[in-house]
Amino acid sequence: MMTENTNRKKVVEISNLKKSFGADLILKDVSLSLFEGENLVVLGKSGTGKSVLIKCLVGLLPTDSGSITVFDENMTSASGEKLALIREKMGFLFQGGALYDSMTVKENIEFPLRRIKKELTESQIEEKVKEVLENVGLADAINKMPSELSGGMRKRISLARTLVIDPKIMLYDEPTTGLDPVTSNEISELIVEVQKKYKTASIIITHDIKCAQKTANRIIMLNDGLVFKEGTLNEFEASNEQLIQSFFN
Ligand SMILES: Nc1ncnc2c1ncn2[C@@H]1O[C@H](COP(=O)(O)OP(=O)(O)OP(=O)(O)O)[C@@H](O)[C@H]1O
Repeated sequence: MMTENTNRKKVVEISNLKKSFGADLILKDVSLSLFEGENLVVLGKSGTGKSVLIKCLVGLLPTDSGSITVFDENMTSASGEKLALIREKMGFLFQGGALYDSMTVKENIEFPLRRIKKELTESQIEEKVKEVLENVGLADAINKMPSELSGGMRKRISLARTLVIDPKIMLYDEPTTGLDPVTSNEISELIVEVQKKYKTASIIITHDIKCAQKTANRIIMLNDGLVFKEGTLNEFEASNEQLIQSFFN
């Protein structure tokens, strides 16, 4: 899949981002853009700072230097209500994807809706919960408890809980890790469906090449705290670089 980005709006722009923990310089100088409607896959060896990058992007970790803008708002200087408003436009599916174990699926999905979309009536809430469950293919699970669900189903419900507030940007941190190949493939397909239905721009962090092949419009590989390569799936697959080949072969 090719994407022509020249005329597309940037929804995220990260410039010269630097992040260290004590003496450990994890992100040395990372710049990247995310364009509206695209799926950007971020690849890289374990420990290269992919999760740190996403956490800096959503303001969960402070940066050392560089700038991050989301919908033209500067994340690194925003605080309080402004930061909260920008964050509401971003949905995260973290590795654990933790659901509240003592709540039903319905209650789990209602939770962010009641907190963020306070203007909705009870019947609108009910409608939204049903709609999002249908969109992740789990309408029948509405009254189940998380303990009754498989790993793949939990992932889908976590995604539903994120999508219910209509994020403009989705951040997936290793969405297929820990799932069997069939379920992983279903989650990758779901990511593509979400892109189409919700018109989201997404960053997908993964080392699952099949997930990258299925979802990516564009790929960025991080290595040693820097962007090692940026390009399309075809360009990555045709690359002679040993590091890239080690991922794709
Ligand atoms: N809060 C923290 N405090 C100190 N070091 C941290 C912290 N968070 C991450 N690190 C370090 O930053 C480095 C990058 O971690 P990160 O989780 O971003 O890697 P990753 O590329 O996402 O790896 P993986 O693919 O295994 O998830 C690691 O060496 C990690 O130990």
